[in-house]
Amino acid sequence: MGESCVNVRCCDLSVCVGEVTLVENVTFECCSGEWIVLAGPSGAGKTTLLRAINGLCPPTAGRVWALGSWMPGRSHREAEQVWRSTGTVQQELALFESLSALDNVAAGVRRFGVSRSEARRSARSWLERFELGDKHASFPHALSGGERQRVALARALAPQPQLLILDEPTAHLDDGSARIVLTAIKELVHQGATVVMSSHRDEEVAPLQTCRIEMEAGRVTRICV
Ligand SMILES: Nc1ncnc2c1ncn2[C@@H]1O[C@H](COP(=O)(O)OP(=O)(O)OP(=O)(O)O)[C@@H](O)[C@H]1O
Repeated sequence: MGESCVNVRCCDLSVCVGEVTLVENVTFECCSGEWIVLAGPSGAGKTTLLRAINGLCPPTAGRVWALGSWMPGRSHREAEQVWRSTGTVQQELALFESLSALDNVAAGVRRFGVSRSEARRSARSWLERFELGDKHASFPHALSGGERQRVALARALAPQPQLLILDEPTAHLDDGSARIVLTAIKELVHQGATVVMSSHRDEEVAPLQTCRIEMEAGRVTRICV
């Protein structure tokens, strides 16, 4: 694969907090159009690895490349460039509590330099797609866990980013909603997006992933392509 299509690369990446090693010597890379699934038991280091790729958790050793720049060493401008081209869903979902569902999703689209009216139009159509057509005006505190997760996913996917970093994106969803979300992610992968996500939904995700990275106690134990 040519260097230019590599969107994420981890080289001997380790993350420690004090004396505790959360992720140890992880090496892999993924290109445009690839869907990487991180699997492993609770505490294996999946969230930490996703946060390191996202630039939220600095490497203690080794380095991580995302969308054209390395960590450590990323300039403020490069960090902004990565942020602008990455859609993220964290386990905490982190919605804007003072914005409606529609405005949460529109805010995600606006980040990519789209006009306000176009962002709201796009947000409306993603909420419909995720079966939240009747929740446009609802605020996060009035949404169920599964609804909040679908709003967070709509916010991440709507701008059709080059890179998606998703931590347990279907954790709160029933099977039907999970299918809808996974189909939407699949379409973005077919359009050339790179997806790195953690998931415990092995059965549904296995036919979609291009690579599965199994982790245990902070280390990669197996890579299945
Ligand atoms: N800030 C921190 N300080 C110390 N230890 C931490 C910190 N954050 C996470 N850990 C520990 O690091 C390990 C990896 O955590 P991480 O959240 O990356 O695992 P995970 O595979 O995502 O788990 P889960 O599937 O439950 O989300 C766990 O043992 C966790 O307790």
